[in-house]
Amino acid sequence: MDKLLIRGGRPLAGEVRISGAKNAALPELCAALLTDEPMTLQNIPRLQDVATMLKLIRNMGVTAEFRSDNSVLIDSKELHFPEAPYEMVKTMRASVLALGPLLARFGEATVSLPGGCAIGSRPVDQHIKGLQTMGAEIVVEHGYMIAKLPKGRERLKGASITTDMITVTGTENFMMAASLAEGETVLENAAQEPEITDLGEMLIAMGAKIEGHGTSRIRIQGVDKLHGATHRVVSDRIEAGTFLCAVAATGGDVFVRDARADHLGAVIDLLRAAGAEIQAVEGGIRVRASGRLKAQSFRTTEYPGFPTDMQAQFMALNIISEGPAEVTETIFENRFMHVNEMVRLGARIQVDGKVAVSEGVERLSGATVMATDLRASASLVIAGLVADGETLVDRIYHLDRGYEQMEHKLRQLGADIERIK
Ligand SMILES: CC(=O)N[C@H]1[C@@H](OP(=O)(O)OP(=O)(O)OC[C@H]2O[C@@H](n3ccc(=O)[nH]c3=O)[C@H](O)[C@@H]2O)O[C@H](CO)[C@@H](O)[C@@H]1O
Ligand SMILES: C=C(OP(=O)(O)O)C(=O)O
Repeated sequence: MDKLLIRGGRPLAGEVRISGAKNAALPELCAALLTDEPMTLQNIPRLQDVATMLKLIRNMGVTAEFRSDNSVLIDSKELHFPEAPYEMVKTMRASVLALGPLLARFGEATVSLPGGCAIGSRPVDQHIKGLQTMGAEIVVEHGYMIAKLPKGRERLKGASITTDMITVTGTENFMMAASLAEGETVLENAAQEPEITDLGEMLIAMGAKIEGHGTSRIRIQGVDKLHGATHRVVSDRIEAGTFLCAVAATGGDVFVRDARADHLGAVIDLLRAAGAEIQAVEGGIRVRASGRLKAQSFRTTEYPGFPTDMQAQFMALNIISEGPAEVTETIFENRFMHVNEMVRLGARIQVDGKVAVSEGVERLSGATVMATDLRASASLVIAGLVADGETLVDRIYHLDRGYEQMEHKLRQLGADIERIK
């Protein structure tokens, strides 16, 4: 199992380029299944999750060519197996995104239930309920969601869907399904993340009729057929935010190319309040920091609030900043797995339910720590970059799910970090 060995204490300087967003690329690879014409997706990050998604759609009979320029050419004309087997779904929850497109185009889909993961139980009841409202018959048997259209029906039907909570992949499944449904679909309480907007733009380029993506109310007029198109995946705001926090923690001066300040409002506000200098400049964000920053309290909420996917990385900054901070995680019930590992590095943190209270310390001391999930891994890398001595981050297969060449990018900025096989 690969590990990362970090010798902390170096400030970061120079330039780093942000990759395409994992959380846009995954739904968009699924959206390509909505047409029998060739699709080109550009700026696809080389991540383990993308490899898993490509394996999943190839297994359905789709041709997908990953080119050296990070574009993927997809041809799903010959798709003959509209299924997502457990073996592939178990390592990546986002496989549930195959459900909406398969059902909409083929009138049937069999997708394994994803199950929970380290950060929470993560049910998909809203996905099922919403698609049922659109006329699908869905049974859950032997761990699979088996979905089809009733006899005599050829298409899903437009519907008004209001989910019990805001769900990102749920909203994406409904947008994709509704694009090929008969009539109008209105999604209330829709997620507003930039990845939703990006998916909406891709679907529109394919001929879908969508309004309001990026707001809490999305209207979709179904069309008979979608066509091939080329779409560039939006840059990854969570990867960008991770580098901003890393620089704020280590000190230094970095130009984060392709980072979108307009997608990082809540994170940037908090970094500025902590004392980091953040400038939106042409083509990216410049971040500068020196000395000890001030710890910041925050709560995670849906976009445009502070993202749960940045909670662990900001906590890594808090634990070495001055003063106390209270972090409230409102999206997932078990997303503090990094806390105990940070404590092993010398952090002072106490967790009580949804709230983690830290008191900043002046130094962390390197140790072996275990990554438990994707963003926890990133937070431990940040902590390792500031800790005295050597930090060994174990189980970085979690990190590889969602960060493209993180250690290369950090090394380019002057970090002392290496992958140990
Ligand atoms: C591939 C992808 O884009 N993943 C992101 C997506 O995950 P994902 O789309 O899985 O997260 P959701 O927005 O659906 O989850 C929000 C909350 O709703 C609950 N819920 C959701 C659906 C459902 O049917 N029933 C239910 O109870 C979840 O357990 C969670 O507590 O949004 C999360 C919240 O911003 C991010 O952390 C993930 O990185
Ligand atoms: C939780 C995440 O991803 P996923 O929904 O794919 O597990 C994440 O990107 O932080």
